[in-house]
Amino acid sequence: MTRSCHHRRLTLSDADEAVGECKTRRRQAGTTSTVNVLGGHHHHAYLRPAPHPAHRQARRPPYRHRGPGRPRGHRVRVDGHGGGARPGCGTGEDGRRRHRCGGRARRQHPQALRPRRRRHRQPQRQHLGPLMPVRDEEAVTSDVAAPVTSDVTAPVTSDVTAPVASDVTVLRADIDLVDAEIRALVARRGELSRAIQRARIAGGGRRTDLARETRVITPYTQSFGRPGTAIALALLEICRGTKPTG
Ligand SMILES: O=C(O)C(=O)C[C@]1(C(=O)O)C=C[C@@H](O)C=C1
Repeated sequence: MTRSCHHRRLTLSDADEAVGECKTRRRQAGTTSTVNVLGGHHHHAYLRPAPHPAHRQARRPPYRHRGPGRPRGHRVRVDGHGGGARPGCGTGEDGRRRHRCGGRARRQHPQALRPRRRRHRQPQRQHLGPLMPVRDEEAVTSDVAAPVTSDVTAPVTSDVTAPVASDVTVLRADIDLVDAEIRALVARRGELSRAIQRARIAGGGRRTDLARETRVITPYTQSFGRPGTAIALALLEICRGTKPTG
């Protein structure tokens, strides 16, 4: 059956007629319809089954119409979330409606390149109080000792063994001595290694001995793991060159 409202002819079945009338006509009649008329204007109304009342509440947040008078298609939520017309929405100079809230109209908008607002806020860093001050020994990046400061505001920690800056200076001096000894030992080792290589070559043998190298590497690996293996390989390279064979 075909019914007409003051704007458009709506073709409805007899069964739908009672609930599918034009939105304006329903309002005028003061009746309650179970038909959803969507689109903001009944020119574009269509029919679909009414949601369960409980779902209706969840699906439809509280809206109020922006501005006085009859709504023009843009609604804002009274709870302040979402919705609402952007600047530029409305009727243009050519009389055509401009909707710049999203979709195609958004892409046509000069500000369309601006990324949409994130739907979910990024988790913010919890306020954990002021950052811990960097300890003096961590701040020192050169061999020049940092000036000793007494930060009375530094929090007292349970790390009672943490050395003070003056201790660090002394300990680093010791490390420098150890490193020098290591370098001297490596140099000494190289001399011994090259002597062996020369003797082996002089005796008609090969310069290197891979089985021996394995036995050299193993204790380093056992002591220090993968870095120990790397140390041994570095030592061998220093002592016999980059070629493990020859
Ligand atoms: O022990 C040897 O036979 C060496 O020649 C010394 C050494 C080493 O530097 O440890 C060097 C080369 C060999 O391939 C194996 C080990």
